[in-house]
Amino acid sequence: MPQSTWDPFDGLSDAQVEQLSAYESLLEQFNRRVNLVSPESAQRMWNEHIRHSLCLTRRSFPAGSSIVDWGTGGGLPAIPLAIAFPDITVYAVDSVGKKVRAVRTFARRLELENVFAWNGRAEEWTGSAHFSVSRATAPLADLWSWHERIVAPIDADSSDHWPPGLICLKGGDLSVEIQELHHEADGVAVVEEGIYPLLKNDHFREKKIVAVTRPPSPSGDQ
Ligand SMILES: C[S@@+](CC[C@H](N)C(=O)[O-])C[C@H]1O[C@@H](n2cnc3c(N)ncnc32)[C@H](O)[C@@H]1O
Repeated sequence: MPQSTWDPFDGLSDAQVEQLSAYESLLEQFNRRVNLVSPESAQRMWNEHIRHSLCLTRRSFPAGSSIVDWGTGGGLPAIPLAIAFPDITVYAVDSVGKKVRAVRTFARRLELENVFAWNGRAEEWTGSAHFSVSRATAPLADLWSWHERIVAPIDADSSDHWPPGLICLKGGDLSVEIQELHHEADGVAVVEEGIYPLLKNDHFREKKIVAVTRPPSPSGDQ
């Protein structure tokens, strides 16, 4: 297998890797009772779920900012991101109560004070956040409409940071989804980055990071 040029674990401290390892154990343990990830992929939890979620650390979120994870399931990517970025606030939203209860338990056991899990439909969440993230939950047009309803403005002008918007993990051919997004949300910009060229791991051949933003209008109106 060719060498990877980047690995999301490289930038983490030993304590953060230990926390992720404790999260992996909890996910495995709870997955026997609650369907948090598919049983087949549970064997490969570290690579397919945790490393994949950590691909969203390709860039950072500004200290003090907040992100909402739509359809968090067992806390993916919410919990890995909360561990990687202890100075942001992470809201984890899911419509299935037992998954949200599991995420609350994970946050408590991992002593993560920056994770808040909420049970209900994304369309009804009453909070707000600077960024949205998501993995394997809904088409881009839905995710974007959820994001625009709750977004709080932020200045994030450093190229080290994600541009304010929706940053999600997707797989396969996205052309129809992107077309539908443009149809629903005129003027948004979509940037796709393949994960395989970064990680050189076969599991990620079809996987992408997709960033959706709304560039400021030339007149300065939002
Ligand atoms: C395929 S799972 C992915 C879970 C997690 N993001 C992951 O990558 O493992 C999709 C999750 O989205 C949740 N979901 C789907 N539609 C939703 C909605 N409208 N509001 C809240 N949660 C939703 C489901 O309950 C489910 O837990």
